[in-house]
Amino acid sequence: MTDPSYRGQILVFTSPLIGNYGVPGNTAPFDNKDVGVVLESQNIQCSAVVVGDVAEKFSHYTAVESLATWCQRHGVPAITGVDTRAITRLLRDQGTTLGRVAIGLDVSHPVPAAEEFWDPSSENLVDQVSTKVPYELNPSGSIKIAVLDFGVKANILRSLVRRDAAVTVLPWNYDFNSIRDQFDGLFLTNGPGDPTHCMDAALKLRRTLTEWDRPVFGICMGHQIIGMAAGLDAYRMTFGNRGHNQPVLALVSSGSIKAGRVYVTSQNHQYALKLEDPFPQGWEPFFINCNDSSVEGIKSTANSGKKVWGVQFHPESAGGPLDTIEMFTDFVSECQAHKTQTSGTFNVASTEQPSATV
Ligand SMILES: NC(=O)CC[C@H](N)C(=O)O
Repeated sequence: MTDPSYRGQILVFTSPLIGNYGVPGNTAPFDNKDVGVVLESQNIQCSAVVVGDVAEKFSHYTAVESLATWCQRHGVPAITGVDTRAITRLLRDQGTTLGRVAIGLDVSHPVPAAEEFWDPSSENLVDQVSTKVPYELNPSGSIKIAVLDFGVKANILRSLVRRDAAVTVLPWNYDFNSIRDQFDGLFLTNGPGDPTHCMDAALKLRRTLTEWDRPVFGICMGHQIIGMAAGLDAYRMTFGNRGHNQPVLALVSSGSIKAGRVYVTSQNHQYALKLEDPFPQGWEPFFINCNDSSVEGIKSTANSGKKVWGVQFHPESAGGPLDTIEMFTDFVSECQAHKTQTSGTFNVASTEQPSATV
């Protein structure tokens, strides 16, 4: 609910009983281990929540309030006593659908005509959630990474600072090319909505990728922006990939990733890059989804002279499996390696253990 990629969406939980553990306080230290929040951002980002049965009594040692109180405090409508299985079957058959939350039959508010529903994908939602001003985390870190913020999940920032990166978070449309030589690597984050609203960022990135040879890594929306910069098209899927059990097959070995292995991943996306044959020169597919064969990752080819990766899934999970968490170590190591081509030594220590891969 606090993942900014859910901005504008009504979330229907398929798990029938929600709220048993309550909600933790959302303040964490702002240092080289954490980024100021416990959850994925400061606010509830989705527009509304639909649950089968809400737990009014909650119990967890970190909980400070109930799901209902939390929603009320943030002004986010939440409805319980709904047949969420019926809604799930409808969504499973017709794909993601515009909706509204209403209670009972209200003759003063008749069911709106199809064209009267607000379509969140018509707006640039990234502009609503991206930071307005640059800020720094862990400034004494051993390498400098710029993060273009399309709606960053806190665990992406944690995953970078825990690997001793100094992180500078920039607004999504920041003119990175004017400051790029201060950095050892560039990261592009997840974010809400239709990636074509961010074509401006993709065009700026195209210039970066042509003129700059340092490592670049993107997740979800960031991966789609890298793909558009490479010349691939993004399209809206009928059935987005969501949940914590999405299997992806690695097509190429790179860093901690081994070709031929299936990794279980956390996902939340409605758009994807088109699988084109041939792929743009200098690029190759990296991962493919085992359920629907959609593109799950792209990378620069070994002989392109570049170190650029994008993945549609979330290696940082939160929540979900940590099968691909070491992709952050791979990225930070490549940034270190680039930096030490001119001076010094490096050592990247990871603090997380991946779960077993299938
Ligand atoms: N989690 C994300 O970054 C989502 C990316 C994009 N907004 C999509 O829905 O495909």
